[in-house]
Amino acid sequence: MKSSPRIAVLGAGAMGSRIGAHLFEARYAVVLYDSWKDHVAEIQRNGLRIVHEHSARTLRIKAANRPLPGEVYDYVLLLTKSGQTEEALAGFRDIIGPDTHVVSLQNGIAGIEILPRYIPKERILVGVTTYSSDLLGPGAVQIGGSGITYLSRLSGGSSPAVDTLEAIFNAAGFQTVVSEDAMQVIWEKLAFNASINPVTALTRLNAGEAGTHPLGIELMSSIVGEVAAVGHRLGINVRTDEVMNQLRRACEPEACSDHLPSMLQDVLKGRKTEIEALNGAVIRLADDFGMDIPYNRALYQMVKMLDEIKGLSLSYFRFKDSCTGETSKVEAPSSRRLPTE
Ligand SMILES: NC(=O)C1=CN([C@@H]2O[C@H](COP(=O)(O)OP(=O)(O)OC[C@H]3O[C@@H](n4cnc5c(N)ncnc54)[C@H](OP(=O)(O)O)[C@@H]3O)[C@@H](O)[C@H]2O)C=CC1
Ligand SMILES: CC(C)(CO)C(=O)C(=O)O
Repeated sequence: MKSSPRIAVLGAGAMGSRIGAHLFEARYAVVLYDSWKDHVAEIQRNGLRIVHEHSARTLRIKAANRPLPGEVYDYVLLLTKSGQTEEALAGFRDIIGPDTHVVSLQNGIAGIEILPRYIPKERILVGVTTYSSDLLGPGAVQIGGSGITYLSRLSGGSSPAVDTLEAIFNAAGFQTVVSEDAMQVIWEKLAFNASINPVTALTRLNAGEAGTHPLGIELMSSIVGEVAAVGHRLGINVRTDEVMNQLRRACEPEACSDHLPSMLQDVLKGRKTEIEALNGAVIRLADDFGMDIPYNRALYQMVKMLDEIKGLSLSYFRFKDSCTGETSKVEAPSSRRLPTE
């Protein structure tokens, strides 16, 4: 193990486990912190299982569900869902020391609003990544292929801490570049996720299926256009062509076309989605500007209903017999299930 820098992943679900695993394999000292007890217990007992294409490997990586006594880190990579940010920072405040950089790689714009309330701005780094990962169950993730990660200071551009992390990520196999314009990168990823995430969550299509269907592309292009228009009102140069190119690339087989975007994974598991941090956040800004963004609003309304009325789970749909009150299970087609089911 390299003695430094010390890295903690806070929120080691699908994406946090993937990033932690690659850093660990590149021989960085990394600890996975997560509040999900069964997941942490499985990693502690049997290791973290990484499934990639037709092979799997198991990594003996350190994991804990509460701060390890006396341990603070150079980097805390924040990878909880956006809505879990405050609770995670509060529960794990002991791992953040006076020199720690907290790095949000979360989707959406909630993180950049919340973090400055807890961490001095100069120690906040932001990033976005188009790498993907699917959580198979406690202690197991399935990882996708290629992608790109952008990093920068919250105020944009590099610093020694950003440059070091860029080098670490590249050494760990994540193609990573420093971005001069943090807001552009965050908003372009916001436009990306505000389109592919709800569209797949609502249609139950995977990234490749939705992102290559002509109607899927048409719909996503309308959503991206609306998000870009709101960004432009804020003075952020959101490039719609660039976002559409990124979407096309992410939906190609070599990137991971069979990935279930994180919002689809949440809906299938009956978990709260990040719709508020994505389309919800854009709608609130559009309302302030008196702008109408109907595609985003319609998707927001539909996903919000799913958020509030649970009932679907991963492998089966439930129907409640209104006569008997009994609930019957209807198996979902096997193509709609995650591989370990
Ligand atoms: N999955 C993907 O392919 C990608 C995801 N992203 C983004 O990365 C972020 C993480 O996504 P993803 O990995 O899919 O999400 P997951 O839900 O798989 O992982 C989040 C993890 O954080 C844990 N957690 C929740 N609250 C706390 C807390 N208070 N303290 C510590 N851990 C906590 C969760 O536990 P529990 O289950 O108990 O809530 C869960 O294990 C999101 O912003 C997402 O949009 C970005 C690119 C790709
Ligand atoms: C679709 C993807 C992987 C984009 O890279 C993503 O950000 C998500 O699943 O939320």
